[in-house]
Amino acid sequence: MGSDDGVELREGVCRKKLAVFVSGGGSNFRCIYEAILDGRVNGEIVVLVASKPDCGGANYARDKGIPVIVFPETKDGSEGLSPHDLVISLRKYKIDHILLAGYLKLIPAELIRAYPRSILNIHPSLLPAFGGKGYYGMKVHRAVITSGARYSGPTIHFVDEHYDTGRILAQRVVPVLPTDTADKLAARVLQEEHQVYVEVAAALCEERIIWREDGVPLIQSKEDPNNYS
Ligand SMILES: Nc1nc2c(c(=O)[nH]1)N[C@@H](CN(C=O)c1ccc(C(=O)N[C@@H](CCC(=O)O)C(=O)O)cc1)CN2
Ligand SMILES: NCC(=O)N[C@@H]1O[C@H](COP(=O)([O-])[O-])[C@@H](O)[C@H]1O
Repeated sequence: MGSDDGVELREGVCRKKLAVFVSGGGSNFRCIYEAILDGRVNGEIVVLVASKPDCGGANYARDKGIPVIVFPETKDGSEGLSPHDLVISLRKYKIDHILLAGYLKLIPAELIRAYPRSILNIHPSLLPAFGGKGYYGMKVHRAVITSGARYSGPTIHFVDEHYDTGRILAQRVVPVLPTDTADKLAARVLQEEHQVYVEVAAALCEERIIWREDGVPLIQSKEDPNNYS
């Protein structure tokens, strides 16, 4: 057994405790949850953080018996935690890593300081293109199509104080077809999101993410430890 009653599934690496943040349906959250159940990800989603108390992701978590926290506080002040109380709560859950998955609120500096190099986000474009404030959900795909870009795809990056400016960890590329609507492009990108986020979560939980001397994070191949991407 590992420390903190962690479950050691692979020699020397305890099961990582994850917090996932959502604002909507939570399809990426559900894919990661299912990958944990079937053994592809050596982790445990111990808490779900939702910006909307009744979003699809929050209801899915409740159905699976995963505790749900609302952050930030709702406009009427009836629910939700302050940044300080969120950090305290995540510490109590002994969270190792935070995965943003369709989360649409700015993560405060207090949380970023508390979890250095431990917060990831998935964005539905090839950053740095089509990222930043105002670029989320279908807005991203509409902007890509309007731009005439021939390729798009998801980016997974570490989170810093600003929207979509953190260190890029992984990307996948899909074609943008001349006949594409935003909905068709969104579906093609989302299919890739589901695959790449599970691959990255697996690498994270197996401690296969390393930092190059210039600050670029790399993923060590599971099959060939001498190979990185
Ligand atoms: N500190 C950080 N917080 C968050 C990041 C990040 O990189 N650093 N990523 C976002 C996710 N995201 C893109 O991947 C993103 C989400 C939302 C917005 C945005 O413009 N939001 C609107 C509000 C939308 C709403 O409340 O419905 C806004 O701020 O005006 C841009 C990018 C998660 N947090
Ligand atoms: N800028 C953040 C952003 O646009 N995130 C995007 O929200 C969608 C819904 O995710 P979900 O189905 O996992 O809830 C996903 O496409 C994700 O990349």
